Parts: sequence; structure tokens; C-alpha cells
Amino acid sequence: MDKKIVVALGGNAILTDDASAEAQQEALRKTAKYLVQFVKNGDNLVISHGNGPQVGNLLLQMANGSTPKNPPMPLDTDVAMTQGSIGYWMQNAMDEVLAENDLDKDVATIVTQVEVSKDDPAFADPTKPIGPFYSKEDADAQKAEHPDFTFVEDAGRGYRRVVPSPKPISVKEYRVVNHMVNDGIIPISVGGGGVPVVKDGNRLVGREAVIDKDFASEKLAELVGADSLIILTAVDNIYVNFNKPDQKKLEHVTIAELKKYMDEGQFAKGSMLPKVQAAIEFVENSDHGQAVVTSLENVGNFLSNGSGTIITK
Ligand SMILES: Nc1ncnc2c1ncn2[C@@H]1O[C@H](COP(=O)(O)OP(=O)(O)O)[C@@H](O)[C@H]1O
Ligand SMILES: NC(=O)OP(=O)(O)O
Repeated sequence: MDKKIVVALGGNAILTDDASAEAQQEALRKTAKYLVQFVKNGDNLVISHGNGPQVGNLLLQMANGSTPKNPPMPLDTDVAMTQGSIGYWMQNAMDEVLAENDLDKDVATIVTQVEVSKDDPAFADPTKPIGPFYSKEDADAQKAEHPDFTFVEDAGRGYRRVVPSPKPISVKEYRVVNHMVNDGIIPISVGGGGVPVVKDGNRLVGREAVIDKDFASEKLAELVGADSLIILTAVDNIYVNFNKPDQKKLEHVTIAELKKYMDEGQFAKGSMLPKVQAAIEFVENSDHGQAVVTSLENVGNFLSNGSGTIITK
């Protein structure tokens, strides 16, 4: 009750297999029905979300339709555009579900800039998958057309374009987010990991990259002094020996235990590993905070009986 919580939404909260606006809005209406349970519980929500599929699709759309007079926009601007579109869908869905539940609350999206280092080694080593999956042949054909693009095989599901993903240092608008949440408003912030910017004197200059939304959510949770960082994904729990006959669900786990499992290589790079790293960082850097990894569908159980993976000091 009355806790400040940052909830990071995974890909399945927005996009299933249909990338139309209508289908994503429908998915977000379902998501909002789960999120409203936190509001009913008396928690003060800050919502964040990913944008990997959407920002990659936007780049493709712009590449296909661009002319010299109507040029494609750079990736930092594309991240801001997806913050706007997904934020609009999300706040619209939340408004509807809050009204259905007779909850008088405002929801608003903040275009959020996230500071990164210009020297982050990630700029020279693209790792963040965006956009659609390709067959090997299609990825090779794209590479021939755009030699500067990098494609990698993504967890046995096909090939995807990858872009740099620098680590967040700070969230420019965190005080705005904090004012809003302290005033009872539900902010949607660091969407798509936030717009990557580097400091140049008084200017913040956009950089072409996509920040991991779990890391950006962690940084925001730290900066607003959240009680919990809740990472919602497609599984109810983190597992050790995931998808093996002897897989074991983690329920209450300390950061020391989680680090040991991480060192054993239990968490897949690019999927569960960043969530585990973000959870550890939040718990380590906050006085009293806990991190939770669970699914949207399990939010009710988490609130009633604490089911999910709960990470504490
Ligand atoms: N050890 C693990 N425990 C639980 N899930 C894991 C583990 N390793 C990999 N995963 C996979 O990671 C997925 C979450 O990552 P991903 O789909 O990239 O996240 P997001 O929800 O942010 O889009 C889970 O749905 C699961 O399939
Ligand atoms: N920016 C980001 O982390 O997006 P996804 O979660 O969709 O990959």
C-alpha cells in the first residue's frame, strides 16, 4: 500500500504477432487491466516500456518512404517518436480502465531523455535487437544493401538488426516524474529506454542508439527513490536451469544468490540477463528497495500472496 513503484513492461505487454496500431492498442488495454490492480492496491505507479520491435519497424517505414525532401529521421528521434506513440496508446488504455474502476487518476507520458557516455563502448559494439525477425537469406540481402547494418541470430528465432545500446547514466526528467507521482499522477517515462543523449556543455545531443528499458527503468527507480522496481515479462518467475527438466523457480532470492547464478551463466544474454542485472543494481543502490520479476498475468497473485521472484539485499 502507498508504495512508489516503477513497473517496466516487456514486449508481450504491447506487441504480440500483429504490429498494427489497432492490435497494439488492444494489447495495451489488456495490459492496463493488469496494471490497474496496483492502483487499486494503493500503489503509486510509474510505468515504463520497451520499443524494440516498434522502433525497428519505424526505421524500415521511413527508409522505404523517404525522399531527399522528406528524409528519414535519426534513431534518437525515432525513439522519441515511439515514446509518443506507445505512450499515447498506454495512457489512453489506462484512462479507460481507470474510469471503468471508478478511479480518478491522471496518466501522462513524458518524453524522457536519458544521459549516456559518448565514450560508452556499446557505440562500437551493437547488441540491441530491433524490428522484425529475418531469415538468414533476408538478413544477408539487407546487409548487402546496407553494409553498415549489423544482424545477429536472436535466441533461435531468426535474425534481427542490432544497434548500439549504451548504459544509462542519468534520466534528465526524473524530477518531473517524481513531482507527478508524488502528486498522484501516473507518469509513463523512459519509454523505449529513453532518448539517448550525451552532454555537450549546456546541450544534450541525441545519439543513435536504443537503451535497454530494464536498465533505464532501474536508473529511474533509483532517482525517484522507488520502493520497488517491478519487471513484468512473459514468465511468472526467474528460473535456474530454465527450460531444462530440472528447472527451479526462484521465489525469494538475495542479490548474493542471484549473482552466483548469474556467474554460472543461468540467464540468457539479451533476455533474462539484463533484467537480473537491473534488479541487482536497483537493490544494491537503494536503501530499502526490492526488485520483482514476474508476468503481467501474475500481478494479482503477486499482490495477494507475493508470488513471483522477489529480490532483496
Ligand atoms: N533463467 C531464465 N528464467 C526465466 N526466463 C528466462 C531465463 N532465461 C531466459 N528466459 C527468457 O527470457 C524471457 C524474457 O526476456 P524478453 O522476452 O527479452 O523480455 P521482455 O519481456 O522485456 O520483452 C522470458 O520470457 C524467458 O523466455
Ligand atoms: N528499449 C528496449 O529495451 O526495448 P525492448 O524491451 O522492446 O527490447
